[in-house]
Amino acid sequence: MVQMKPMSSSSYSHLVDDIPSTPGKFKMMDKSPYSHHRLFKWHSSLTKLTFWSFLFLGLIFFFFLRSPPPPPHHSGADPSSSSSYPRRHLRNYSWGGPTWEKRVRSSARVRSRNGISVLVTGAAGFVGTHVSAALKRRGDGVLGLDNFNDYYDPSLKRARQALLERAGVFIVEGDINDDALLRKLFEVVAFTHVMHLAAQAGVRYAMENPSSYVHSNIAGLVSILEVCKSANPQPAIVWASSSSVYGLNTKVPFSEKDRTDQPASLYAATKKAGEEIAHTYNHIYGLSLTGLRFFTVYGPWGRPDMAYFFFTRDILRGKPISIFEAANHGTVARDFTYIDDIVRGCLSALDTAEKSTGSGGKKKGPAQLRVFNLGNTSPVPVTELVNILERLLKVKAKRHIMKLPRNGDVQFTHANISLAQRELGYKPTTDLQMGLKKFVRWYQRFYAGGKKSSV
Ligand SMILES: O=C(O)[C@H]1O[C@H](OP(=O)(O)OP(=O)(O)OC[C@H]2O[C@@H](n3ccc(=O)[nH]c3=O)[C@H](O)[C@@H]2O)[C@H](O)[C@@H](O)[C@H]1O
Repeated sequence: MVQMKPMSSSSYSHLVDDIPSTPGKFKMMDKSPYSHHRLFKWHSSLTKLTFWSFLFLGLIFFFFLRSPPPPPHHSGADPSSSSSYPRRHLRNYSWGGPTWEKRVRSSARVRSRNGISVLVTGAAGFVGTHVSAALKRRGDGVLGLDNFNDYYDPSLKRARQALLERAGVFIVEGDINDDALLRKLFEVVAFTHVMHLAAQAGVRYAMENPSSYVHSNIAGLVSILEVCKSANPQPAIVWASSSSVYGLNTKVPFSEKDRTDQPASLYAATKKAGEEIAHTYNHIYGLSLTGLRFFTVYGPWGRPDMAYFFFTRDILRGKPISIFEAANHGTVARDFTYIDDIVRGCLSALDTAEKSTGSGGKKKGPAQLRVFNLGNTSPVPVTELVNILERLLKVKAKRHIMKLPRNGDVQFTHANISLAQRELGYKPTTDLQMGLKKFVRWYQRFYAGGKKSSV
């Protein structure tokens, strides 16, 4: 399949300029279009045109039938051949009715003293599942919301859903862009907090399906904030931003005060836009908003589109893996952060969130607006990640070193977490070696043992 590259207006004008002003032999010289000779020429040209059009259409049809179907989901295939990634299904969801409302209420019911009632969007996602389970464990009310899209293997999302169901968390199937559904949820439950984790993730996939980033990370965020601002009482909102907002920033470690105006991917740009949108809703409506900049989160029940996950799969299958390196053999590194540390950061952000100050869409006073780095503070080269996986899996990787593609990746990330340490008591405790050990143990059990495992 050939992907048409979008053209800038300057490249369009270049093409227009290239069309000759006198189109050669097709130029009409004859002043009388009704002459016999002219009519005959016109007729024979029309026949030729029809013939070539049919041939052309036939060829397109032939190649269409021959082209292989796209893979069922995106799971970390070679990014250079990524034009075959599928477009996501847009589905209709059914919701509502007395039984449904009863489930919603029961799942969101607070069962501990001073507990909170949280709507978790993206609850069948990696971070969403862990956060929902942790909240439920301590007696908070939790209602999940997820659209179960097929960006990556939906059966993994279903397995996470089953896990949460056993823990007493109901996940409503629906889209964050469905305003009527969101309004209904707030009608049924007076949520004190929203943990907004639903998003289109992945930095490289943004080149393949840009609109899904706008749909989920911008329109979806606005739709969540709209319902929150109108709710009475307004909930406090904690949401997932990303380390990718630092983009081409070279000052390390990345601090919340550093510039974030040079995103390297559309994903990063949509997360940065989210931070600005958060500012607006805080300013106008008094919504309490906390953005968390996650640094390459990994661990059990993780995302198959992330490198540590598909490296594990491919090493075990004896397939080559592509390891990126920067110019002049420069090291590519990430501040890999273990899921349990991230969950502690999320819960602490919820617990320290102040109340929103508005009601029914009207601001009553200034409200809290925060942004925190949640990283590990110790970047590890991707080559070292592979060394650790080789030792844990007891299999040598077939390494294929390649130049860092210019499709959204940055060379390194490194979090300064002193603000989160001070305000949230955030202190990561799991290093990459230990975290990958836990991931590999889960992976082997999950994929060998009938997809049952615990968080
Ligand atoms: O912190 C974030 O906010 C983001 O973190 C994550 O992005 P990244 O840090 O790019 O993770 P990931 O793709 O696992 O690549 C890891 C490393 O492997 C390298 N990499 C990758 C692929 C490959 O084939 N080869 C390779 O060397 C690659 O160059 C990189 O150095 C989330 O996916 C994203 O949704 C967002 O949350």
